Amino acid sequence: MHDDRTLAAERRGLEAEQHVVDALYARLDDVRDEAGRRLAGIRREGPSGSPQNRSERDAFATLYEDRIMQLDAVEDRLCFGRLDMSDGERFYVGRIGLSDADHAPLLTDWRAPAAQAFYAATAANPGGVINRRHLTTRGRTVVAVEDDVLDVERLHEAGLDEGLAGEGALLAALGARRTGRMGDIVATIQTEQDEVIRAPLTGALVVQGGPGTGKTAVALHRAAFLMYHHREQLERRGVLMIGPSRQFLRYIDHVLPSLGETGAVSTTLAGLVREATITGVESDEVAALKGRTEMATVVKNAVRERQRVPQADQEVRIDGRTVVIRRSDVKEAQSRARREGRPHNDARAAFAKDMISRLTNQLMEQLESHLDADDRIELERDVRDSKPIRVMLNLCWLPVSPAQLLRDLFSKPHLLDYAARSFDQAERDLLLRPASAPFTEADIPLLDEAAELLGDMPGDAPRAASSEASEEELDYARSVLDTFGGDGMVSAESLAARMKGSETRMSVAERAMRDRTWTYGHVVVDEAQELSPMAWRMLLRRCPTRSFTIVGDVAQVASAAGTRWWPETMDPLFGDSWQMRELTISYRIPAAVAEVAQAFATAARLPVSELRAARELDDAVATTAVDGVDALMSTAARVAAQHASEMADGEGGLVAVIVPDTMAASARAAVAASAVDGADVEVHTARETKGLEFDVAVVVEPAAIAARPGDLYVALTRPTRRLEIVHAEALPAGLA
Ligand SMILES: Nc1ncnc2c1ncn2[C@@H]1O[C@H](COP(=O)(O)OP(=O)(O)OP(=O)(O)O)[C@@H](O)[C@H]1O
Repeated sequence: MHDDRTLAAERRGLEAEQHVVDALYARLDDVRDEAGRRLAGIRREGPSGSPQNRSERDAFATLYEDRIMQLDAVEDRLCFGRLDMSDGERFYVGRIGLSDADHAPLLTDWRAPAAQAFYAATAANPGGVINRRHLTTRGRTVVAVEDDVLDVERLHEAGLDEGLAGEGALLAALGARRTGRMGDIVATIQTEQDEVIRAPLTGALVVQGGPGTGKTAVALHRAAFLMYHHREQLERRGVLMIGPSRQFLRYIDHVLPSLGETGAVSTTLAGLVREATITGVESDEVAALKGRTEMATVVKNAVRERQRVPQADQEVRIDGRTVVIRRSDVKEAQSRARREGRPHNDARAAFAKDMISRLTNQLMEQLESHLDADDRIELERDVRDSKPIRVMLNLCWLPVSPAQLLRDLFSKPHLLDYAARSFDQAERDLLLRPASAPFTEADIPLLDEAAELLGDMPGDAPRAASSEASEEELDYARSVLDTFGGDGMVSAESLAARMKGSETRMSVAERAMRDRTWTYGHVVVDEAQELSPMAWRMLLRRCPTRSFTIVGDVAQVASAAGTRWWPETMDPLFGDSWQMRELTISYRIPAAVAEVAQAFATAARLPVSELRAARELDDAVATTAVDGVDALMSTAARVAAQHASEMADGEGGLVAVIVPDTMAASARAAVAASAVDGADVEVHTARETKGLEFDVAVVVEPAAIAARPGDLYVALTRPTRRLEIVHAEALPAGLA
């Protein structure tokens, strides 16, 4: 109950916070203006001066541009918390750290050790905090404050108990309408999540949790946390974030910038493989087979098959003389070339050189003994230019692209018999497909494995030069900083990296994406239960230090080659250096939805985790049975349109119709037919909704989606407010 006095006190509290927030934004503006002025100054100087001067200026310009981008990205909800400590200290927590012109701290970065208490303190374990205050801002205006008192007596003693407020920052955040883009949770990170976010960088951390427990959110916040605490290391090597689909990446793409980080590479597995256009689909059986680790040997054998020895010695005429391409010479030259350990396409040059030398020797032996070095060079050139010899050398060591290697492997039975000899005939028959067949998801790790063994094709663009600055370059960058001053915005490492040639002036993200052999400082994998053992090999290659954050839910697995039990996948990859944490509270789904989803998952024997919902909502689940398939889509579309139009009249929100794969087209038609102006309804197959969320999810014909139980579990757990089930067939066990 509020009386007038407490209302007035609350208003004063709000006003006081508004002053603080105004000062913070003023400082943000100053810092941004200063960076803008410096950038303008550099640009005014134009492209004059020595190449070295220009290079320095370019490097500074990019760094100021990055800094301005970072400052722009933290504008929304710059400050969201305040901590009152028992020693009388008070500080504000926000997206980035800010200090005043005299370096006195104004705002503490949420990732700094001092801010941890904001997330970790509890009444039982206050850690020196007497009150934690959440600030809600809209634009630059403070619209609400909410106090979380951890030590009432101390608070009273300190005279801070006037104007306390409490609305439930978490519940307010959870109740917000969905926009189709993920928001950050930096203001309301919960203790079990905070422990994951701040776990050490080394080794692999697996985070298992049911739907909506914040795995994606936590993974992104952890990436931002690690980049802040291990800036030097991770700025140079970058952080790789792997998501399940482009749509998912769009959904999360502004979370990291809003947390003050712009340096991560977000992509899908397919995005890591240059040549892959994935349009094909294949059966679960084939996908499972292609995901097996033994496929690495199959690809290796296929590459080895390109190093052939002719059936018999071959004679070739050069300028009226005969040389013999001997099987024994070919074998020896191949062994030597292989011993160098270079990829197939690169090693071809060593093989060819060796063979040309052997054939030149044969010519020398046939000619007079007084021939000198110059004559030898000429003879060598004759051998190299001989067309029949070139053809023979190519046949013995054929350069090949990863895509061509796989096309041949899967379309030529004799090749499969040779390369996949450890598989049985039925398995090899499964792998066989026409040479013109498009690539599939399961081909991606195989293409990458092939690229690793083959290397670049002759004539490929050279790789990006090493990004690591040498000590000398670092020293130079430090001296440049000493002379010109970097205002703390620029580190010597990043300046040195940027001053290396034009190629390396690109951001780490750009350089990493251009270079297939780039190794990252840390890799974050979302929906990690979907990855096959071959896909894991692909990621491990990209992070030899094996520093991984792996988030997923084995109960949601859809891929036949995915993980159903973490130790089975992780032990072979990480040995003792992985650990698992569990998240157990769902911040997305209301309690009634969680109950329905868990009942289904248990009946379908999915390996579900413990799951409690953070919120109870009335009327969160509704089921509509219809007569016959014809009525199915029209009913689903009508139910969806009704919700969409109600929401369009209110605060807005997202409605999705989630259907079995075979019904996507008819669902789109039905939704278009019953569309209401200004009220959008999305149509997705269950698989497409992985990782996404909507205010209302209309799940159509669960029995058909449940052909893959993990898919239905995903579909049922997408809504933040209401689950509508529309069905003609009998409901699957657990839902009935
Ligand atoms: N501490 C929190 N405060 C506010 N919102 C949160 C918190 N944790 C999670 N959420 C919200 O809960 C929703 C679900 O989070 P997220 O998508 O990260 O879950 P998930 O575990 O990855 O789910 P799924 O397994 O279904 O992909 C998101 O809207 C997220 O912003």
